[in-house]
Amino acid sequence: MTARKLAAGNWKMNGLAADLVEAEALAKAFPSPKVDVLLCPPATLIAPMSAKVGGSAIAVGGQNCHAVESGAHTGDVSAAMLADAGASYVIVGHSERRTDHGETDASIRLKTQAAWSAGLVAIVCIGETLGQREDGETLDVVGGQLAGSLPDDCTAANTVVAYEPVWAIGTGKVPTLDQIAEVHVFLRAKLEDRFGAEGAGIPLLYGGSVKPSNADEIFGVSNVDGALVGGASLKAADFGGIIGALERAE
Ligand SMILES: O=C(CO)COP(=O)(O)O
Repeated sequence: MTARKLAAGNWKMNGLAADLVEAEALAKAFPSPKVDVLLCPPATLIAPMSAKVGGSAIAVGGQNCHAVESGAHTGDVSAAMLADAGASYVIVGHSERRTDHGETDASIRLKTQAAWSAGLVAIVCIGETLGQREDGETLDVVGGQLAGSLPDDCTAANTVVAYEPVWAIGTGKVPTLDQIAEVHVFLRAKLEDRFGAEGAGIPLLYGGSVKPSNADEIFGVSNVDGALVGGASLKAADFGGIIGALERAE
C-alpha cells in the first residue's frame, strides 16, 4: 500500500472570521487537487470555515481534542464536537501542546482513540528537541513517542503521523534532506513492523518551517507523504505554493 499525499495547514492560535477569505481562496484555487488538502483553524473557526469550503476539496480539522466525549471539562472540546462542527481530522500531540499542556504519549493515545470514535482521522505529532538531536537521541525519542502515542488499531485510513522536529518549528531552520530521510525511513519501518500493510499506507508528514521555496526538495525525500505547515498555511498564496509542490511530487 502506498500512502496518500496530504498537505495540512495548522493555523495554531491565529485567525479571525475575516481570515476565512484565505480558505475560500484556496478552495477556488484548487477545485480538484491531486492531493488531499486540509486546514486546521482554531476551534472557533471550524464551523464557519466548514460552511465556507463545504462542497470543495478542502477538508477542515481541529488542533486538539479531549479524550472523552462530553462532561465536566471546562474549556475543552471533544472530538465529537469537532466532527459536529464539520471537522474530519484532528491534530493530536503537537509539541506545543506537549509543552504548554503537559500532554504525554499516554494522553495522546487516548485522544487518538477519541478521534476515531468520533469518525475523525488523527494526525499524531512527534519530534525531538534540539538538545535531544545534539545528544544523538533523535531516533530513540521519535521511536518512543511513536510507540507510546499510537493505539493498536491504526490504519492507513484513520491515522496520519507528522514528524516535526521541535527546533525546526517556526524557526526557519530545516533539517538537512538526509536528516529528514533518516527519520522518515525509520518511522516507516516502525509503522510496517507494527501495523503491516496498513503501516505502509499511513501518511508520514514532515513539519517545521516548510515554505513554497523549500517544499519541492522536501517532498522529493522518500517516505515524505506531505507536510504539516504552520506559518505558511495562513495565506492561500503561500499554502497554495506548497500544495502545488506536493502535486508535482505525485
Ligand atoms: O508546527 C508546525 C505545524 O504544526 C510547523 O510550524 P511552521 O511551519 O510555522 O514552522
